[in-house]
Amino acid sequence: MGTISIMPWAFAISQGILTYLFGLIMYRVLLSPIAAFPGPFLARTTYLYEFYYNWIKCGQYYLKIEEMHQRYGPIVRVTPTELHIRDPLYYNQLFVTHAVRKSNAYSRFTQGAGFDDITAISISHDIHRIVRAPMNPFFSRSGLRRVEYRVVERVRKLSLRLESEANTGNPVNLNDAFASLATDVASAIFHEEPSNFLEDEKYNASWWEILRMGLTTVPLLVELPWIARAITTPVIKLLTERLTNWRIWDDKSRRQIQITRTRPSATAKTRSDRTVMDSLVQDTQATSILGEKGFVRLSQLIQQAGTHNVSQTLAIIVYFLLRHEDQQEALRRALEPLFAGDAAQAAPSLQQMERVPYLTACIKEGLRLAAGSLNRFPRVSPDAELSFKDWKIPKGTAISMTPYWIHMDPEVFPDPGSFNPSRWLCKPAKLATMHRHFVPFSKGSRTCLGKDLAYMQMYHALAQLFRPEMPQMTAYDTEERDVKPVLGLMFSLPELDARGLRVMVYNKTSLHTAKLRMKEVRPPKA
Ligand code: HEM
Repeated sequence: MGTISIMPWAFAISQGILTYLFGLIMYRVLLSPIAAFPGPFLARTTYLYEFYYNWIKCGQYYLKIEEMHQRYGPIVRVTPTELHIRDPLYYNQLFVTHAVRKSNAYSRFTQGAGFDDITAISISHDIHRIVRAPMNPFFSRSGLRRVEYRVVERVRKLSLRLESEANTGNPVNLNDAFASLATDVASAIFHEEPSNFLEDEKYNASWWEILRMGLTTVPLLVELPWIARAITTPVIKLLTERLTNWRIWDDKSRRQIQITRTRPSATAKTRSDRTVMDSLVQDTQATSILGEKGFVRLSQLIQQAGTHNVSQTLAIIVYFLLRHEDQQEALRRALEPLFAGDAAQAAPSLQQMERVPYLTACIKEGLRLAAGSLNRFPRVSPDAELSFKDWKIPKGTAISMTPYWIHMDPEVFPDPGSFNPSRWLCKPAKLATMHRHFVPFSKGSRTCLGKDLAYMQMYHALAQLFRPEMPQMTAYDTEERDVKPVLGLMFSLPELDARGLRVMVYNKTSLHTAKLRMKEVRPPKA
């Protein structure tokens, strides 16, 4: 009897769901403001298409999108609400500054990931501008010069640790070491009591693993229906609160806010140990928008944004330099004058290092290979319609582009998958073209806040690791697949079973013998 009485209800509910789905599909195909744009039926009608490639197949939607472009042309509808453009020359028209037009972020990209409310600092152009303004001077080149010593101290700590590893026979995971460096640097500009990840025996290996695995769940959270998200979000919140490193960072930020608040604002501006929190907390507009809770989460976001990219880029550069002795030697020779005579033990300044063309070339080549995000970056123009070729794109539409394909253009970067720093030592006209196709930090009003800090860390780290007196390294049981990103998630990652760049450190005298003995080192792939 019970079954019979439920039947009409079940029938009515399923009819209702089917009618809703039919209506939704019809709307997306025929009535949506972007209905006329080309793309596969599934991509135009459901987000599950992206979900399949990004979650089930783990970060592979960027490859599918490329296939779509081969079939449908340079503009493709990749989800019901998003267009993707494949035309490097359009990059500067999409990623623009405040002076050109407003650019909102696209909330779908991080919804459910725990940073929804402060996606890319803020979804809204106007709020983003207010919150970013007090931080800009701190992260500018001149602002960073005042805190360069904090970067130098941390890089020195790393190089001393590596020196102490010489001839011990213990491999060091440089991905983990660089991630620890980047976190300590970020903490040193946020906290007067900064973190000391570089002292951890294993460079916090398990912590980085947790974060990497966390990245793979983002597509699931983004796609989950709201009921499922309502269940998982508190669980994730609970987990992150239990994650010690996460909590320690948040506690440090909270303490720093209290310290900064009780300090007279006049002294805050001139202190030598000034932190980013001083800039934020003293700003009344930013304070009224974010408040203490928002500042803590923002500092967490900035730390996460900085750590992964710096570590991955440095690891790629070092990996290829260790694989190509000629390039490694070229770098060492280029660095020699910086460390000659009295300067042997000193750290050169950023300006001195920027004048070493081969060092700059190595960094750019690493950024091109490692930081050309495989995932797309979206922008939403809230007020103005945009044009692309003959197309008119309605205001409010999410439009994305993928840096990876711009960095991999063989017309601009011949043999684009290879690490070739010398390609950057070319004639000015060619260099200008390459720079137009070089977008590791994105552009416009939402360009990377930490770009100059990232360069500062990379210059100092590479100069120290390849200075003449530094013990030398050899790659240990590491292949290209251990370091090279192939998964286009929120950040790009190598395969999930990649082990990172492991190195052995040797004093110069024992290096030659060690190289002969290093049977376990696999040859580079052709
Ligand atoms: C090699 C290193 C780095 C690379 C390749 C990189 C890349 C990027 C890119 C491409 C974006 C823009 C995303 C978009 O267009 O939506 C971005 C944003 C951002 N990055 Fe970086 N980044 C690096 C290092 C850092 C560091 C060291 C920090 C700070 C400690 C940092 C903080 C940020 C922040 C806060 C944003 C959001 C900016 C905004 O929305 O206004 N990044 N980064």
